[in-house]
Amino acid sequence: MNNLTPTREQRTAALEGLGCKRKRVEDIRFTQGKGNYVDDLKLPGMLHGDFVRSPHAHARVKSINSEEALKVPGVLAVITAETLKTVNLAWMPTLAGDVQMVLADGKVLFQNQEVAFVVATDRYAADDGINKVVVEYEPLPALIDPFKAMDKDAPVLREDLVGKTTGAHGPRKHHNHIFEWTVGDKDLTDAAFKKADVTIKEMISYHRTHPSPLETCQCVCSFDKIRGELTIWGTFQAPHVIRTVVSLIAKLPEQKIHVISPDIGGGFGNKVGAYPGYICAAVASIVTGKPVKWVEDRIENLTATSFARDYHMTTEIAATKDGKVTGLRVHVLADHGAFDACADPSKWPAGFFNIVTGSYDFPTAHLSVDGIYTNKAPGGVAYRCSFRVTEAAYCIERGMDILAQKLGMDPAELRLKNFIKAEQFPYHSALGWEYDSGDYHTAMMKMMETVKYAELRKEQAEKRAAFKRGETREIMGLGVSFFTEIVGAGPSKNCDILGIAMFDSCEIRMHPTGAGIARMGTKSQGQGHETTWAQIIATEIGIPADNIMVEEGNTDTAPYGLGTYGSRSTPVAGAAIAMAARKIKAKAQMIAAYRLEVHEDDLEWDIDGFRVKGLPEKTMSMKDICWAAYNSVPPGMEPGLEAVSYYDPPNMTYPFGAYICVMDIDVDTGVYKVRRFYALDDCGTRINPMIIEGQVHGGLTEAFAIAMGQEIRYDETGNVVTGSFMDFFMPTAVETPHWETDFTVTPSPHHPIGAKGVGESPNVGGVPAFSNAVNDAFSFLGSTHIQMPHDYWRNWRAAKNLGVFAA
Ligand code: PCD
Ligand SMILES: [Cu+]
Repeated sequence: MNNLTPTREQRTAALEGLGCKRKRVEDIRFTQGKGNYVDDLKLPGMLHGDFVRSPHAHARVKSINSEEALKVPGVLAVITAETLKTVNLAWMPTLAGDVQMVLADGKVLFQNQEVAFVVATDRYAADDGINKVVVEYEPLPALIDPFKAMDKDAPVLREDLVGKTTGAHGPRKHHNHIFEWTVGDKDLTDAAFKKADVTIKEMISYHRTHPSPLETCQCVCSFDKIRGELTIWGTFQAPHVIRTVVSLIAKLPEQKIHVISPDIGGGFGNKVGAYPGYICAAVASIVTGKPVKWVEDRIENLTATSFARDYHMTTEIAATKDGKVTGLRVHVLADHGAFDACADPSKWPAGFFNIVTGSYDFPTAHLSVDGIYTNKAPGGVAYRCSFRVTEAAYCIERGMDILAQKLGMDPAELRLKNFIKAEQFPYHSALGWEYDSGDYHTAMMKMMETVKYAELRKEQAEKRAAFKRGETREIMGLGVSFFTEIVGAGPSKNCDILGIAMFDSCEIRMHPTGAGIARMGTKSQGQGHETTWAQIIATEIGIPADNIMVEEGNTDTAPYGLGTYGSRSTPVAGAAIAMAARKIKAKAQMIAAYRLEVHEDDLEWDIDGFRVKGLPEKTMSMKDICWAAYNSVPPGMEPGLEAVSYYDPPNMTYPFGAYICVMDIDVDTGVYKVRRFYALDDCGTRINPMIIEGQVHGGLTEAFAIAMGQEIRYDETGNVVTGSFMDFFMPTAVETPHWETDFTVTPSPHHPIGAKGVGESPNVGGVPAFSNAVNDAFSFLGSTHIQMPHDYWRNWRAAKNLGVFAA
């Protein structure tokens, strides 16, 4: 071999395929300010719409007077529920099977609810118009405390539902009740509790928060009257679903709707749902015949489009005296706000919360969830967790720590004792899931050895003794968290959105010169799909990733897919990509056999092409096969080289991880310091380790934000008191701790390349690690559970309540 012939290693490296830390191709435009976001779009004659919003959390709308607003220079129209009724769009269906007002119809049910839509020649005129719209309200008592929602005398929020005793998910028990969802074996679980040596019971709340992506929700709608076509550019995580929903509710033929998601500045679940702004901009464009832009501001984003969490979880664990868990019982009070607009697969009113048995071998469990209405914003979204998984992980990981405390056992040791063992996979959980693969002990041991867990516990014991002797005012906490995620929604047998199965898709088209374009039903919001999807194709078909262009987000060109959220892109679309590539490869093999004049079975794959078995010099590269596909295919074969795959996954994937947070808290000020944070993730086969690391950094930062301060809080009259970044904790580089990342690799047995999702994992595992660290720090003073978020003030108050300031 001369030195001009590349080695096998060089040929492999040239592909930048699976496992390569390939630089993100999208960053070339992002880092130079050349991204193309919705707000960059400026169409000729484009108008701007903005909302009149309710200052009240609950009020009757007596009248809306637009007369003065219409006199404001530039204001062209004021749309109200009455206008929308003429086109039957005053209310819209939600993903959760409820209905939601697009604009206030008779009453308002949460602060900043959309009341009227002012359309003007520019944003300033629209805002001036808003100030001139006169709305007469008659305030009603607001229902804010979820625990009072089902009181006998609780105010009736949803007058449209009066007398309806069943909802989308079964019977309703009360006028503010949405659904009750139960899973598991109640009798067996009750019996386990009766027999238990030790039980714990704690009300664990996961407070309301918000994903607040850098770019808020927005769209531009343009209706072409002549063609009868509607084009919508928007910040959609699921563009195809938006097209179908618009077609169904606006009664426009689906082929005449073009939905385009351009570059998106972060989604985090916020951009899954359908919001009144989209409907109003579309209607305004149809009415005016001009393109209409709607862009949320920060306060609107935080207070009106969606929320996350707000789960109040009464958690009970039964165990033997030596620490073997024997039963889990959880009741959740789920505060869904004014309309049930939670973004979950349709059959799952509380998402996949039944993953709450976590990483532990619970012989039996029982779960019940009551969903309720309150005077708060609707639209429960995942916020970096697949459908209520972060709530479930927080519930069980806090629960295990509380149990360890009661048993006087080390929390890590309790976990090791109860883990599902490697040989138990595929594992059937007591609440109905089939975990595909895992090796929890190995991951946990690696974490404990890397951070020298035993030494940390020793140091903590010494510090506690010193604290008790009055020698220090600092306490130390070790927050252990071991999570199991469930991502990849999902198998058509249990996942659909409004009846559409949750498959995903990929289409690959190879061009004659050995380059190609690939399109998917997913949509990157920053995750780096343009980079990673090409890596999968590179390894599968031996074409350098640089020669594959990845395009997502245009419903006219991309095959139908259910979009990007719930870390489903890698498990579902990632599989479709590999399958489409394999179809390309199969055709390529026939072409190569024909050209090399051998039988197909005499060929074997070798990095970037086929070679004849036993004759290594007789080869045909994939690049050459691409050319041949356009001029000399075997007789009877169609020319060209393209393939499409729609992939219905046989199961979810179950990533997992072992995290630990080491924290020091000054009891006199409540100020905490994250001394160390170590995160080991197992997401099966790793496509791009650098992107994974970035995903983990981002997810941990969001977990840190949520656990340590971020909150959407209402006062008793229903005012949002954390409605801007002045009050809503958004960590910057200054507050964010240093992250140490690590991994193990346990491939998914059913995924074509063995990959599981990872984007959400750090949030799911991170929140309990932080909260357990705070709780662990205070536990020796006699507390069992302190509610999140753990900001300085709450830490100080916890210290005070535990009597450390007693003179
Ligand atoms: N094994 C593996 C896995 C994964 N990967 C990578 O990583 C990423 C991610 O992935 P996933 O996990 O599959 O996911 P997706 O689906 O793609 O995405 C989603 C997610 O993602 C995350 N991340 C992120 N990033 C950014 N930058 N931005 C954003 O926004 C975001 N978001 C967030 C969220 S929230 Mo939800 O929506 O709540 O449900 S869900 C979510 C991509 O790129 C991929 O490729 C790799 O490499 N490997
Ligand atoms: Cu979630």
